Amino acid sequence: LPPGPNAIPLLGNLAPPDPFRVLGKRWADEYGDIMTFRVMGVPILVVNTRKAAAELLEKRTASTGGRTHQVMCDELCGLASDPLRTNDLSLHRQYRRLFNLVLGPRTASAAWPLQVRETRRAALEILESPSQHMEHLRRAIAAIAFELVYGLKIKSYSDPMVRLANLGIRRFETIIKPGSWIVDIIPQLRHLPDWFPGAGFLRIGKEYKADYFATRTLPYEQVKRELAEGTAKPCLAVTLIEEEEKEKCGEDVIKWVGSGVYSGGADSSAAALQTFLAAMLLYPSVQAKAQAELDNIIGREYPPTLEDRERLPYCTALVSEVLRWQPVTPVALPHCMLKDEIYNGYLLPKGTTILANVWAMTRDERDFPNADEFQPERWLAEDGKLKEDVPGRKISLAFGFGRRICPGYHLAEANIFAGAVAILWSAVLSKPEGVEIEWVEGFGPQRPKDFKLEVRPRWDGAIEALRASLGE
Ligand code: HEM
Repeated sequence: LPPGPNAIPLLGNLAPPDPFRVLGKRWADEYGDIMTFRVMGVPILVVNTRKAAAELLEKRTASTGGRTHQVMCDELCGLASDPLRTNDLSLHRQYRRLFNLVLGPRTASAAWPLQVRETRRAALEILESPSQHMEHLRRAIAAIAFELVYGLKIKSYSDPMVRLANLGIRRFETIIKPGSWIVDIIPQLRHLPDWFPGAGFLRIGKEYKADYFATRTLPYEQVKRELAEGTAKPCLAVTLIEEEEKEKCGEDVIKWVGSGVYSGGADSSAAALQTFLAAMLLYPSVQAKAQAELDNIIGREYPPTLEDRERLPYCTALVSEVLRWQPVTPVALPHCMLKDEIYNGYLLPKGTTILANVWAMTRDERDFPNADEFQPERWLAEDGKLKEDVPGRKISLAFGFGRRICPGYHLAEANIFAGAVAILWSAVLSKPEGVEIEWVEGFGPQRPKDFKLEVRPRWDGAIEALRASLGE
């Protein structure tokens, strides 16, 4: 394995590096393409550069496209068959086919009207009660996901189905963290009886497993009931159920794909929109340029739609920059070597966990000069059109690599674009004196900590125009 920063050769670091944003870049500068660090003595391969990611994670995806098996998460909490976790290659292929069927380049646009409606509503809510801007964005993303997948209209973020799904996401961050569960280090402990002193992880696993089951089953069963009664609305679950009838892929597969849209896409999309707000506060001149583009191209009568994206290169570049500047998942999701590979003279053994250092890739000055700065211009040519050759232009580095690349990236980019332009079109955002933007570090999505913002309508009548566009 390649060298790395192992202070104590045998035990190594006790936990993943935290804060990663400082260390991740330093590591890439010091060790180059690939390196190793250790958690509880277990080696983890870190892929630091885009070149190494292209070679290892993209070209050799058959060897590097696994997920590291974790007893707590996969066995005790029952997530081994989750699209994000599975190592069953034929099951994974089925998931990817179904995701592509409903959220691929030709189908994801069916969600645009819903995405536009809910993000406009969020813009309105932010204008009306700016102190809850984080919750408004999360509500919008939850409403999009639940209506898109199950045809369910979510009115509030405290809806019981949303709460259960959110609980699952919070718990996932804890059960996936390497080195946190003794049973991941000594797998035989899973055979202990659950009353055994110190075996609390067994009881936790049982409870989490039941809740995960309910999260993917309850809304699915509701759609099935509605289908039987003839009242089901068009939604991804209905399309997937029809596909199931043809292809016989099994109901469980459909349930996992359905729940994967929220579990994979909710926190991440909301985090990216929160990052967008933070960027607008920190870079008022970018905000003004985007608003000038909206005034020139769209005008003030109707807010923009997702069909307008092609006519709005500056706003499109702004979305690419949001994903690059503060990638939501700075180490993507850990991959696992499924076969031995030789790379640059090193033997990378089967079973090794791989972290893609997306953070360092997005900070690589060779690709992104002044990388710490939020500059949508880096995505634009002199004539104001989008450049095609900036790394991550087609698919952002923030969406990961190889056969594990995020299957929801069309939906995600549309969420961010729709949210960004609805807010920019209607509101002027500013940073109150003394407010600092700080970032949540850790194993979940990277996002700004809650912050205060000031907001006012861009012109008299902006609120009414937004309302009218919602038919209210
Ligand atoms: C800004 C929003 C999003 C970001 C930054 C993001 C990022 C990622 C990343 C980095 C991965 C792991 C890729 C890898 O292992 O190399 C991933 C996987 C995944 N994402 Fe997303 N994602 C977002 C939104 C979504 C949405 C909207 C969905 C809805 C379908 C989704 C569903 C998934 C699923 C199911 C996986 C697991 C894929 C697999 O293991 O094969 N994500 N995402």
